[in-house]
Amino acid sequence: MVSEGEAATSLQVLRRLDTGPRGLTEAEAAARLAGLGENTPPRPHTDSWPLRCARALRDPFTAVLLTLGLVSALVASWGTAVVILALVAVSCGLRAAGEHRADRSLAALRALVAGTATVLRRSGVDTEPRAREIPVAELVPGDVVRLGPGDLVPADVRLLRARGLTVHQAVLTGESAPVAKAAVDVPDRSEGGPFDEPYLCFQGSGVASGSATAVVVETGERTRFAAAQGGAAPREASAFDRSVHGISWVLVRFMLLTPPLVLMANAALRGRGLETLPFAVAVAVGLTPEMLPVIVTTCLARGAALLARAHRVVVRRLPALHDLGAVDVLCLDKTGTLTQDRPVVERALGPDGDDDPEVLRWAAVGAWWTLQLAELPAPDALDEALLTAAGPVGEEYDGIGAVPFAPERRTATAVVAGSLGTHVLVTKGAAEDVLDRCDLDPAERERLLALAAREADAGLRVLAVATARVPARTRPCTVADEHGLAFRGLVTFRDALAPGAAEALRGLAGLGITIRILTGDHPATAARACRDLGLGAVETGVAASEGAARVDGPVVVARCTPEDKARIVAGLRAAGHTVGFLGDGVNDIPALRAADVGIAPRTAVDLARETADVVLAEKDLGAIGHAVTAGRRSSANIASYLRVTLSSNLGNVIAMLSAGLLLPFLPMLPVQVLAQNLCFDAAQLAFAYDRPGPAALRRPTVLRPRAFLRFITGFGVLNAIADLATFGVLALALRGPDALDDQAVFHSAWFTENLLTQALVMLLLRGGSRRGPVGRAAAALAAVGLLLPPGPLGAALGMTGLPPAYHALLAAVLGLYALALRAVRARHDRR
Ligand SMILES: Nc1ncnc2c1ncn2[C@@H]1O[C@H](COP(=O)(O)OP(=O)(O)OP(=O)(O)O)[C@@H](O)[C@H]1O
Ligand SMILES: [Mg+2]
Repeated sequence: MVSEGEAATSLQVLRRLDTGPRGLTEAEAAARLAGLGENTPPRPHTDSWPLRCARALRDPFTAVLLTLGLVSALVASWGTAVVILALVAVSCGLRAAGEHRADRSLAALRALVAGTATVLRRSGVDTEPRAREIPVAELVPGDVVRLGPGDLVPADVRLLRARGLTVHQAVLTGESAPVAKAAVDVPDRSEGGPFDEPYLCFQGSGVASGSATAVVVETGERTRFAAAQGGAAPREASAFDRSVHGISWVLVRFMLLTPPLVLMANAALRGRGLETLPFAVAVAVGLTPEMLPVIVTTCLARGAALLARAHRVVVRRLPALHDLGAVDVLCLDKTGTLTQDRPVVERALGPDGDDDPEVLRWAAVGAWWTLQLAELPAPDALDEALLTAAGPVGEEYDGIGAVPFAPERRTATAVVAGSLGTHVLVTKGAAEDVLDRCDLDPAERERLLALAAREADAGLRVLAVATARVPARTRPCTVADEHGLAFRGLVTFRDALAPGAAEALRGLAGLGITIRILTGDHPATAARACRDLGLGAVETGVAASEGAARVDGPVVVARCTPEDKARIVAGLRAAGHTVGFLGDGVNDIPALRAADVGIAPRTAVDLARETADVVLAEKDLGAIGHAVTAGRRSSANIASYLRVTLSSNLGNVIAMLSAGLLLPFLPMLPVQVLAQNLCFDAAQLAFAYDRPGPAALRRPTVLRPRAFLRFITGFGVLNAIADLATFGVLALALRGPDALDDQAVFHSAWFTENLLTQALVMLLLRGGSRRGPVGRAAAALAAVGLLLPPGPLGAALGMTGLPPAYHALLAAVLGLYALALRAVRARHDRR
């Protein structure tokens, strides 16, 4: 692990690692790789089965079930205890299996979106080093790597040279703002821990800005990141999960209250003692939606696996799927997301608007020397386009210094040696920002801004170029030197729209999602791109304008810095929206982090991919629509399960408790309550595989705990009334009050009625088609309700066949119940 030793000078560190600033030879690197193993972080602990199961046990319902099982065992009610334990085991097993399946189908795609590192290696001892990209896994201690904006730090490294380097190390320290790092040659030990050392960067952090050359100190399982695994602060739970959690806790309290209440009521009104405890426990178990964790995991895991297979979307954090389903505002970055980010130089024009090749040449000289002096691993897209268009330029000068591009500043500057002891500053960047640094009278400035805006209106990207001749000096060039420049002209670029972007945006709007575009580019370029994307004549604002962070604000917000993007996302969230952010660049990292769901295309920089919750492995924006639908489907299924289970469980419990107090005997034996519960659980697993109706997929899904609890109380009471009415009617219509004398008949009738009403509720409380898995499960449940009591298993459970007249009456009661359910449901939906 990185330790005291690294406080040595960089030369000492290089010597200790038996390497040099020119890197290792391929042969030496291969030998080290064989000896030390691959540079892969240890597999997350969650992969092991026992741990998966242990995690499943942490669920509140499981804990309550276990407590109830323990109580049953204490009063020697072994049957109950065994059934409860079996329930827990089945639920944990199903849940772990679901997660395992999802992991497997995602693993292959994860490898597809894995990162690479730029390393300096030599083919032989005497050959010049060559910078090349290798898989991160092949790095070894002693390798010299280059880091640029958006790169993930591939191992624990010591900086040899750095320029304007800032890194995000939130994964390690939880601190969200990027920290500055520098290559201190003779470090003095600072107060804080190793993460505060400016000359060390750690695996798991990412480069926010600047560039560096560094030597790899530790790889694989010996990195700090590996040591800190599990210690990182988890992301806050999604809104949907929070709602489910809130509802769960209300229920857990109910469940814990049920047994003592039943005991006390029975003791007070019926003079019964502790012998009712098994019944009380069974009733409490009956109230539990114990399959909830299984349904949640199965829905998420299935959704993620299907997305991976059908649309090549990687959901890196399963609960993010629910957030996707709830997203009502999606913010997108323009360049690289809606456009291809493969700009091609269109024209170079002088201040008068005429063609001027000199402008292109100066811009390319600037790009070349920034690239050389900042030791960037790769040029950014605009610089690359300049170098391609201008051909080999730059070498005719001596490079002196460089301030690489940063999105907050929107300029980049290189300094080259001029004639007779002078230096030439070459600054290029966004037109407004470059013009601000030029010596110009206001009228001329306005004219040039208009010239740039005219080019941007045509959908072109525009860079302004300016130079300054200054006396030669030795101190390094800084941002402060970018002033008093002479304006040279503009270079314009064409950047084609991403294929399918227009269609994808239309699809998202059709899903009820508001689209916002947050870009660092010129307002006119952005507005034109939106028009070409079919968004119509959209309102365009700049980040500084008021209302940029409101949902009814301008559709396009241009000239956003990375922080502006994050601020707007945070503002929308604070206003109660669930916000998704789709972006690909370094300037999107803070916003990806600030959003409820961060989404990155496969072509995004490593750091953006690592920050995102969802990665689109295919260059197809349409996949987002599919991902949103998958999220809504998953949430809708969970909500249906909860609605159906809770309202019918609550109804059963109320009916059973009231009947228990009215009757001279228990309305059902504990073992029958549990058997009935097992039947319910098995049937309701169907919700994990359901296809909800189109209505559930048309709008973002939200689950409001209050409204939800009102819903289940309403339908629960209705259910209880149906139960009690059945018995009132039966008792009167069949053999008068005597019918209640035969306990076995009563228990069987109650059992059948419960299973049939549950089946009815499954069909009627859930929107959408009656067919499919839920329809089949409801049919099976009804069949069990009718066939089990007269059979041998029924006899073993203390039940018996029912008189035929009962079935006729039951049919009538069920018909009435169905009508009532429909009526109440319709009223509820209208509200
Ligand atoms: N290499 C560069 N050198 C100089 N200026 C640049 C360079 N790259 C970008 N710029 C200028 O800085 C502006 C902001 O860039 P930034 O990367 O923040 O956003 P963007 O790429 O234009 O758009 P988006 O936010 O949609 O990705 C650009 O519009 C351009 O004018
Ligand atoms: Mg971008």
